[in-house]
Amino acid sequence: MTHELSHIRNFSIIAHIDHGKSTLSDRILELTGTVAKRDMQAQLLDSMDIERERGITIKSQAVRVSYTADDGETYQLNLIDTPGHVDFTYEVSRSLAACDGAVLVVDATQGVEAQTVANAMLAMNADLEIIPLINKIDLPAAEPERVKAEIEDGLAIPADDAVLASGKTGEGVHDLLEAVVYNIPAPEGDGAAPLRALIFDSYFDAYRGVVALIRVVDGHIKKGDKIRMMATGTETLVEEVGARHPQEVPEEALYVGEVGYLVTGLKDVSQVKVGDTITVADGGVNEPLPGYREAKPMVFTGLFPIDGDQYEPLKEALEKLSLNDPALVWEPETSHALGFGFRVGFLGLLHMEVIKERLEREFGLDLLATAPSVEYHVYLKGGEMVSLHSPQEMPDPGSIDHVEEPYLKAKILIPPDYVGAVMDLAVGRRGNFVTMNYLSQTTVEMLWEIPLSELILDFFDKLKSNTKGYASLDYEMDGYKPSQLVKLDILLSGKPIDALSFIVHKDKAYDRGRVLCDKLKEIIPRQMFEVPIQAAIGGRVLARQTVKAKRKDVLAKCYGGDITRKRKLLEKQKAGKKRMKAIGNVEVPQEAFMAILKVDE
Ligand SMILES: Nc1nc2c(ncn2[C@@H]2O[C@H](COP(=O)(O)OP(=O)(O)OP(=O)(O)O)[C@@H](O)[C@H]2O)c(=O)[nH]1
Repeated sequence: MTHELSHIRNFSIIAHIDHGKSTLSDRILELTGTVAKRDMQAQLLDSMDIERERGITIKSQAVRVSYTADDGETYQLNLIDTPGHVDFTYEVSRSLAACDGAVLVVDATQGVEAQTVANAMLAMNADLEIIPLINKIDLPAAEPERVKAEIEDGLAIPADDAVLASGKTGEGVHDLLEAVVYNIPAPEGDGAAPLRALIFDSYFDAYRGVVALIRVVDGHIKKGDKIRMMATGTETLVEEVGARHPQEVPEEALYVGEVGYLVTGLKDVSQVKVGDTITVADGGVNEPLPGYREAKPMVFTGLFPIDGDQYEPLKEALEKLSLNDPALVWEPETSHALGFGFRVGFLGLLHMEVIKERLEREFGLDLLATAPSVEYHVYLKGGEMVSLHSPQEMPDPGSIDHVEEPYLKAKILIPPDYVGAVMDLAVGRRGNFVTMNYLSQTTVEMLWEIPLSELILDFFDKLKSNTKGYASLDYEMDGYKPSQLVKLDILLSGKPIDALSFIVHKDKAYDRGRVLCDKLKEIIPRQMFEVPIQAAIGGRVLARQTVKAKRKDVLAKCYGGDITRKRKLLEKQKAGKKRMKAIGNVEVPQEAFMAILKVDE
């Protein structure tokens, strides 16, 4: 295969969900003979089960295909698939930084939709050449001309020459590859300069150690080279380099402009970080590539085994998962209510859900998760600062001088019609408005400073639903700012339940306390006795509700008659219990701990 810069194209395919990105990627592999038709398993590129089920991509992928164009020349095309969720904005930005162009897929029957807009914005921000492609033209309802107009009017992307294609029949896929070769610029770089390569993904492989996906920006990298990761200072020998087709094929070297994988043999994925620059250990460069950022956990939650015997297995499972995930951090945590567990840090709520789901599915654990929180900085009267990952650790109010919380700079892109809706939402979440610009007639950019604690609630979901899905959100950390924060305690039957306490802004404490008491009243099932629920700050009760006592036995209505029915009922009860935890003498279901996230009703 060619290694000449002028014959390499690095690109990504972006689309609204279900517009046919995976099917089209599969057709490209087939048409270029990368994967024989009979080996084609639908949607080869999304590998993890959870990713497939949820239709999201968490890890990047990079597949190399060889394409002989109509000009008779053979080109190396690297197709880079990017993660698709706001929790992974940083990973997305690094994957796009490895590309020079993007194919924007739009369904010919649906037209431009919310994620089409959001993804096109990301690609434009990354300075990528965009090739519009109108897909599913085999369908009778296809309206390519209308969709072209939408792309031009809505996105300001010229669409006269948009590729017309069908991932289903394969029509137009050849045109697409020609457009990739002619419209996407070849990578730039200096092959004779010392090595600089961008890491855009990394993961741990049990047999080979940490593997990275990289784009070589200058120089080249080969087996046996002694390399250095510039941000972490880690040095190691290259064990193997190569490209995915999509199975891994070793290559002698990865040359300037190329994308491929690198086997490091390192045991710890936190030594090979996304966004870091690789250079050679001797005579390497001093300037890393721009854009590196530490992947810092933003959201913390307590994970507790429902059955105390699963503490050790949970610990082992976390050890295994964090081998592959530098953003996943954890430490032991003890709760009066829930016993022994762990405080675990994540990139965001989706990351949290995915990890929890993997712990349950792959490791067979039954877990209870407490409400997510952020890292607070508590300054004590003596001047000392304490980092707080859990509301339980909040020191006595008398000893606190002030508390600071993390803020984000959030960039929200929306069509002008939704400015008011975003204003309402962001102000309601304690956002400070910074500026607003019209990027085009159809796109407004709003900048906000918002406390991270407000964003990890359901901000992203609300933003999407309040803008019919059109908003795109990008954010970065903006440091810590002082805030009037208090710890709100929840008491069941008069006893404070540590695992239900949370930290909230003083002005919101009353409302959130009241809403939460109402929610808990719905969620906590009736017990044999009455359960008062109270929300309090210090000793002061702000809100109160009561779960009434249960009136009759569930079996009473069976009249002792039908034994199978009785057994079924008992089994149903048992299954319902699975996610319950007895706290004191009250059975509390999992939903109770997440009720804090739903703040608006
Ligand atoms: N008729 C027709 N159907 C298509 C075409 N391309 C994809 N589909 C169908 O559209 C649906 C979505 O296709 P996918 O390739 O999974 O779409 P995707 O954009 O990768 O979806 P996500 O990964 O979930 O975002 C599937 O049911 C495909 O079979 C096409 O060209 N014509």
